[in-house]
Amino acid sequence: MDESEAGGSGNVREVEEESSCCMMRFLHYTVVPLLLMLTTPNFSVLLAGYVGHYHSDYQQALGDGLSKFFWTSWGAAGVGDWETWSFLLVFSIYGLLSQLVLGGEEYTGPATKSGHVPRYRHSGFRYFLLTAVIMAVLVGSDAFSGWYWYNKLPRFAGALNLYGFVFCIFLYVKGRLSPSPGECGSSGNFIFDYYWGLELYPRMLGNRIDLKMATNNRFGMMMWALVVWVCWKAQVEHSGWNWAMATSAVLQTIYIGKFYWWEDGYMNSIDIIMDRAGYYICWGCIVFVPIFYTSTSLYLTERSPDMPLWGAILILTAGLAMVGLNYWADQQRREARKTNGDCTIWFRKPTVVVAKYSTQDGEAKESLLLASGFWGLSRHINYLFEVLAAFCWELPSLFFSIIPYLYVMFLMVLLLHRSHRDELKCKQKYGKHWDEYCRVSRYRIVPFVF
Ligand SMILES: NC(=O)C1=CN([C@@H]2O[C@H](COP(=O)(O)OP(=O)(O)OC[C@H]3O[C@@H](n4cnc5c(N)ncnc54)[C@H](OP(=O)(O)O)[C@@H]3O)[C@@H](O)[C@H]2O)C=CC1
Ligand SMILES: CC(C)CCC[C@@H](C)[C@H]1CC[C@H]2C3=CC=C4C[C@@H](O)CC[C@]4(C)[C@H]3CC[C@]12C
Repeated sequence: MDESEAGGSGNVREVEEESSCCMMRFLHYTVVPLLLMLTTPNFSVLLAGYVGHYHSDYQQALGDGLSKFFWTSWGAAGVGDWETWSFLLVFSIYGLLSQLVLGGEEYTGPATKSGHVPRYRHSGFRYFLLTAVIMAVLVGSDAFSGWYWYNKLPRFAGALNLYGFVFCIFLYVKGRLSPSPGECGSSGNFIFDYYWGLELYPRMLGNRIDLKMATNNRFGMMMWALVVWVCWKAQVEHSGWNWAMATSAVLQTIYIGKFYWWEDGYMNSIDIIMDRAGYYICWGCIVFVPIFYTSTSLYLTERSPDMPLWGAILILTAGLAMVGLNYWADQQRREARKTNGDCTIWFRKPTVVVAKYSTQDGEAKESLLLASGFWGLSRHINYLFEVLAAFCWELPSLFFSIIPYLYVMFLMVLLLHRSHRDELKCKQKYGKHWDEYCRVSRYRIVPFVF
């Protein structure tokens, strides 16, 4: 009797566990990706409509109700127009060509589980400088109307959405039919595969064009800069010189310049070595970065508050310090690894944890975890400076609207989730060595707080 009861309740528990596990899988692989893929395009189009069509006036935008705002924004976006498509075509080809012709020293990313080592060239900063010069000449000339292009924002959002959608279909088909070397695999669920991607290192033209570098570095990040510069010009044409806009634009430009200077660091980061090429990363960089990451500049174009020069200098100094600290923290960790701990960090020999791990095929390896300097203060200190830098280029908007602060709010959630993912990955990879590092560096992101 007892036995059968125990057996019975055991079965019930097993069935319950299995069905809750099924629910979790369904949520993770289907519901969450679907929700994100339904909401993010709408969000980008509504934001572009709010700014470009309603001129950041919420009374006008929402006066006739949410439904009118929704359909008007989609109507204004459409599928783009011939000017936005021509620009996207030229800009994409320019970005692809930059990987072929700008040269640069070769460097490698980490080996995948199957032993594939991705190779890149140091051409990011050259690409940034070249584009900045071309754009300075173009945007700076009287013939270029920033206001005209700023008013095309809704059309631009429509074209980008279609472009991003088609590009992700292409990535999916390519992953299925002709995967590049490196990791590639399907979860068996089309929705998740489209969202997350199949290939880790998709390449084209006989390995010469890296598609993640094309979407993230050459397209998304540079488009971020272009939108900021066009908005800056449009604002000056519309209401004359303004320190709030200038401060925000200069800080974002320096941040983007830093990204290109550190491009080899980025090619070793989570986006590249863990996240596959799908909707999340590639649609994100094609649509979300140019429209959402630029929301402060979009808002400031018609809503720049007056700001005294001293205010601009103060915010600029704080913002520069945050971008510098973010770079310095990332650099400290790289330096410790490059020199195998034989370097000076904050005037001292660094404290390091020699973290042993084994690869998929059982090979024993080790990595250095820096446990002093910035990395002794918290385990994701770079995220703290990242958030503070973003806050600095948003601060010139003052506090009249939530729109310019949407990015920093999103960033906090993104980085919190990312720190969680990264901690799981490191714990799994290094086991007790990661625990040892956590004992020395006790806080996750904010020293002495969290
Ligand atoms: N604006 C935005 O939207 C975002 C910006 N960023 C920025 O991008 C940059 C890269 O960030 P991200 O890719 O998230 O992560 P990180 O560059 O911080 O990389 C995390 C990896 O670094 C290694 N590592 C962790 N701790 C140590 C240590 N103490 N010493 C040495 N190596 C360590 C581990 O990899 P290993 O396996 O090699 O040990 C870990 O998986 C940051 O500057 C961040 O602020 C990031 C996300 C979003
Ligand atoms: C639901 C999705 C649409 C969300 C898309 C998110 C992506 C757009 C972003 C996810 C991670 C982001 C980045 C990571 C690290 C970076 C380095 C930094 O120095 C510059 C910014 C960035 C490239 C950044 C860009 C957007 C993401 C890929």
